[in-house]
Amino acid sequence: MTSLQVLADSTNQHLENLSSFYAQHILPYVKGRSSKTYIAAAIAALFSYRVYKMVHVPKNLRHIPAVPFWPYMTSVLSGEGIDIRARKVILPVLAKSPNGLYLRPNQRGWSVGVAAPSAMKTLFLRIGDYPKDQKLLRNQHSLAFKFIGSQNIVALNGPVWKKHRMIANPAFHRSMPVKLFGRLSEKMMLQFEKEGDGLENVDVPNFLQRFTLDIIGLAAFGYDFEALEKPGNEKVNAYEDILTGVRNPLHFFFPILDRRFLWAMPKRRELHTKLGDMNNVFNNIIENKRQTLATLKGSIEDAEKDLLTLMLEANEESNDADHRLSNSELRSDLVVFFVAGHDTTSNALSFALYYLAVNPHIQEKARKEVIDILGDGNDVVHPTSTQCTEMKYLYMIIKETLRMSPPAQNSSPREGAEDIELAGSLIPKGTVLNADIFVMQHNPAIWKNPETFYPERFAPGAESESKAGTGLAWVPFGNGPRQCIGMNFSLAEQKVLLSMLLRKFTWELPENSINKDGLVLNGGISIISPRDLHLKFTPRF
Ligand code: HEM
Repeated sequence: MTSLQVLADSTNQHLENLSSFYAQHILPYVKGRSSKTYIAAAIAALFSYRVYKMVHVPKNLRHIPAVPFWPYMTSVLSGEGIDIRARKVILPVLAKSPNGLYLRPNQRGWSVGVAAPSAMKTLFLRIGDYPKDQKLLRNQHSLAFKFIGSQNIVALNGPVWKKHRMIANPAFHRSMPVKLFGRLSEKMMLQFEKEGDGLENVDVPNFLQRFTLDIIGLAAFGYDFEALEKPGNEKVNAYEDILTGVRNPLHFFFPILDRRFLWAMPKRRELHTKLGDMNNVFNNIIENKRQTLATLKGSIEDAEKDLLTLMLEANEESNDADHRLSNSELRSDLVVFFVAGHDTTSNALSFALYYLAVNPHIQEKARKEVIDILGDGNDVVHPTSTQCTEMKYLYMIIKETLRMSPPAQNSSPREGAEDIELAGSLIPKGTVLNADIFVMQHNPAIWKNPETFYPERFAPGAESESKAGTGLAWVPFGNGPRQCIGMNFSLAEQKVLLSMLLRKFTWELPENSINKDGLVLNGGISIISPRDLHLKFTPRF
């Protein structure tokens, strides 16, 4: 059956359901009334039908336990953190699931949340059976589509995705730009003292957002956002506003707002204009770089090359034109690196600083390791790649942070390619599935005392390794062929900054912190971030 036929069939089905709903529930009330009443009734019917479709679990999925619709949606739309939603709404349902699968609402009905190591492994490794769901990116009017397009490394499947990955892989497998990480870490530490209340009350997520944005801009294509030195400048604000707009849960659940109701939302319209301007900036950078590369061929040192330069080189080296990326594909990939690499790493770092603040003995143990490797003294030291590899305990801290607070709470959605069995449950063709990273990593049936921050569970031979045979229980970067391409980049960035901070400062929560009785998370359905995390730093020299 062609996809056109499938679409026609499903449209017919919807129309049939809609007309029978209309005849049964609406028509009896409007017979003999004015045409306005008919129109209002038709709109009411359409709306009620959509709500009905969203609320009711379809028959072919009823064998999988579902979260209660209204409590789940209330939690999402009220901005509650995923930790609260997981505890109140999801984990109780999951406790009744025999295989770690559960249902939750999404934009187009219901999707399967995958939250057990064995099913997780299948989902991540069998990319042919569970390709990325591309429907969300077909809405050409949405801000997300205009920002990252559909031809990018995260969204694509099959041979076209492979082409993108092959061009990008070499750029991420060379040695990491640790000098850049060290330089910007030092800049950020100096900036701590210059702003607001100085070291007494540092707005940690704000600094880290600026730090990781400057890094990804420079590392990706030599573009300096100047976020650390000139906070709130136009370039930074435009980027942040667009990203917030893309992730707005209301627009995520109701994409029709961008498609049909933009005229009624001047602020949203403004975002679309800002996005157009930013896309032009990125396009110009790519074109200029292509031309510079042609003139300077061979004269740029490898260590100084940014990701775009390395991707352009890989493009050039490919003999087959079908294996090269166009300017617009390159732009989409670079924007993806921004979106996927900036907030994720900055939140991972904020969380690590929080866990170290509330666990002073762990902070002290990490500091000892860092000083053993980098030496003590009154000067700022930038770690090398080799020294980063030696920081074993710091790595355990980073892993435990990413277990407790994985910045990407879900994988991107997959779609069952055929009717298929996953962990003993039938998944009908076309069903949307998500790896529920946060929930699995907090499930007491999988991790011992999951709410306790305990880096030692990642020591050789300890709890984490003992799970190897059961599937994938730790997946903050995903796994399999589509594992995060920027994982090592982010880990190196985290190790450089954390080790430099540990050497230079000790830190704790200020007395009045809202996080005193436990970490408070912002709401949202994609990236998790801490709310109002301020820290008090004390210099060691
Ligand atoms: C703590 C930091 C990060 C976290 C937690 C994270 C998380 C993830 C996860 C969970 C996936 C898999 C998504 C899926 O299978 O659906 C992923 C994929 C990806 N990430 Fe990251 N990421 C981080 C940093 C970065 C950085 C620094 C970059 C780039 C500079 C990056 C670029 C990508 C790309 C391009 C993919 C898609 C790979 C593909 O499909 O082939 N990420 N990331």
